[in-house]
Amino acid sequence: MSTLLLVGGGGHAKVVLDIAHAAGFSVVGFLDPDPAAPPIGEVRRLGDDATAAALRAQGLTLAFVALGDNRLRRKIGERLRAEGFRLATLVHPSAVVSPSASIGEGTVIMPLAVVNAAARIGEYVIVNTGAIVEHDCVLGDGVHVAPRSALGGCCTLGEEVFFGLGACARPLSRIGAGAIVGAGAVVVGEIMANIVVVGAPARPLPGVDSEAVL
Ligand SMILES: CC(=O)SCCNC(=O)CCNC(=O)[C@H](O)C(C)(C)COP(=O)(O)OP(=O)(O)OC[C@H]1O[C@@H](n2cnc3c(N)ncnc32)[C@H](O)[C@@H]1OP(=O)(O)O
Repeated sequence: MSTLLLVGGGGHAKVVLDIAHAAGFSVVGFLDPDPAAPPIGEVRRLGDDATAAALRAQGLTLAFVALGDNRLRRKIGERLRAEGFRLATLVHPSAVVSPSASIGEGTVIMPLAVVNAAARIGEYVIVNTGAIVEHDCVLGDGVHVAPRSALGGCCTLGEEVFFGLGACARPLSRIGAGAIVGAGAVVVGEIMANIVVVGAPARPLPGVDSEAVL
């Protein structure tokens, strides 16, 4: 059984912990900046980010960043790699992943998600509960596709796109890096980078940019 260090002690980390256990990992503990962060089940806080180096020196080699913030997840993951950690790839046993799909390190595929043929999922991606990523989609590093969202075939999502709850995208849609697609939106065609879109068809939310929402 591989032993895993989690980074993050919030709601997303609780779900990731369940997935890690279901996928056969033993979780040694989690890191969180809040000294008062309560245990998650049996799993306790071991310290903050600075503790990672000491744990690496003690022989721990495998970590996973369980943070919902797309940018922070990548940033902390890269720091852990620089300290010598490898990052796990977590796939819940109930997820359906095509043998021809590829999934990067630091990525989690949550319960009941589907990743279909030839999809390419980058690093630090969250394919959340029940999301559907159809054939030939390409998801850049740090993307989050939220629960019950659906991407039709051959969609491309740039780095750190946030694709909201229940949103969907027509096949061949392209969404620029850093864009936020609101819950329930229907993407048709092309969405520019770093904007927030909502509705069906998805249109920019006036006066709101993605930096302001994050
Ligand atoms: C396990 C998990 O939970 S994973 C997390 C999943 N989370 C999500 O999917 C959340 C997705 N986020 C959203 O949909 C957000 O509402 C955003 C990013 C689109 C906009 O956020 P904010 O800028 O904070 O919007 P705010 O709540 O201030 O609303 C601004 C306006 O947009 C409207 N609006 C907000 N979200 C949506 C939406 N998804 N669809 C349509 N209209 C919307 C609001 O009604 C409001 O309209 P008004 O000005 O006429 O009153």
